[in-house]
Amino acid sequence: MSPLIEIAVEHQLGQFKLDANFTSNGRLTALFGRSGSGKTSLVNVIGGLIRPARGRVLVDGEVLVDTRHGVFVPKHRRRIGYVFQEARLFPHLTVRQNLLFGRWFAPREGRDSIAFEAVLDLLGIGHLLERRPAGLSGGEKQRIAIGRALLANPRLLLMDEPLASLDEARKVEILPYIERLRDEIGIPIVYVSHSVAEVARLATTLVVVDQGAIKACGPTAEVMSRLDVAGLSGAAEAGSILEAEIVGYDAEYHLTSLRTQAGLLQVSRSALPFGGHVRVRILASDVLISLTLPTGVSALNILPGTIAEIGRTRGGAAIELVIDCNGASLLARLTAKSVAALALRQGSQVYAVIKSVSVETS
Ligand SMILES: Nc1ncnc2c1ncn2[C@@H]1O[C@H](COP(=O)(O)OP(=O)(O)OP(=O)(O)O)[C@@H](O)[C@H]1O
Repeated sequence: MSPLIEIAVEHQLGQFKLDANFTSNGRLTALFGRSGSGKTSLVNVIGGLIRPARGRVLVDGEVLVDTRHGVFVPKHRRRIGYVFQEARLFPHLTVRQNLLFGRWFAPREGRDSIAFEAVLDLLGIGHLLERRPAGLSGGEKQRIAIGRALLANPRLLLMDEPLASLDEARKVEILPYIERLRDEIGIPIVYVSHSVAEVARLATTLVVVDQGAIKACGPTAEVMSRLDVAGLSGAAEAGSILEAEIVGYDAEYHLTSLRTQAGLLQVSRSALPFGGHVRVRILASDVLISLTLPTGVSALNILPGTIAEIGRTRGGAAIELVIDCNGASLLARLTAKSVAALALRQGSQVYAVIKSVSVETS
């Protein structure tokens, strides 16, 4: 079976060279990278706003671009929906009219494939239909923009930094809707972001873009715990993610137990459904290392593991390490002095002491 998205393109934009090659079968493929790395240019190649000098673009097996054979499907025939940083709604139209504007442009053959009511329900926007954009919050406007894009019946949804113009509270409000979109609608999403937290929570496949090229591509947990990728995300944000199942709840201390491949974890959170699945994020700076099983420490989570890889210092005193905990990778950041004092090397048996675990999604 051909991948959902297949891209191999070369293109020059002024001084900048895009030379990108990746495939993805993810429900939500995140394009992640620093400002100016080429994420928007890639989105524009997929959407048909940039005609690459060389290469191929396939979505769901259909060739959209093949420069060798002179194929270039124009953007209005690609059935690709766009959601931008700003909602770009028509101010003089009501929410209903804005949404129906999307439907108006849906190709005839697929006109009924997403019901209007289903979109309202998915995005929680049914009560806003008669309002005008000026009176809506930033998060509500973005949900309408997503609804409008869905009603045009796209085969792929491109979302370019859709949360970037929202404050923290509005971001938190809209994230569950994007998760539902990812999990329930069956339309693959390509999602541009330079926020590690967003990518950790939403992405099923992570594509790391660096200076116009693809530095890494694969399942999010795997890519995030690579040392070369951790270097790109900045010291404060580097970390790993683990898939977890909720297996218990300690009512006395309001702690939830999570089973992960790396071992059992306890998190201070109560409103999680028993048996449900969540994703947890562990920052590298929240992991300490001990050579012996620590006793008398306040941290609740201690996992045995083996040092798989030791990074290099990045100009400062800190070093990142990958610990293999029963096949799952955990990133830790230590001072170079601690690495030397504990004589850590590849293969050292250690205990990872985790100070804090954040639950990213439910
Ligand atoms: N039409 C153009 N002509 C010249 N240079 C361009 C053109 N379009 C983009 N670039 C350059 O290509 C590089 C990549 O830009 P792009 O917008 O794709 O990056 P990005 O990763 O999306 O960045 P950001 O996160 O800041 O939006 C930048 O250096 C940009 O200045």
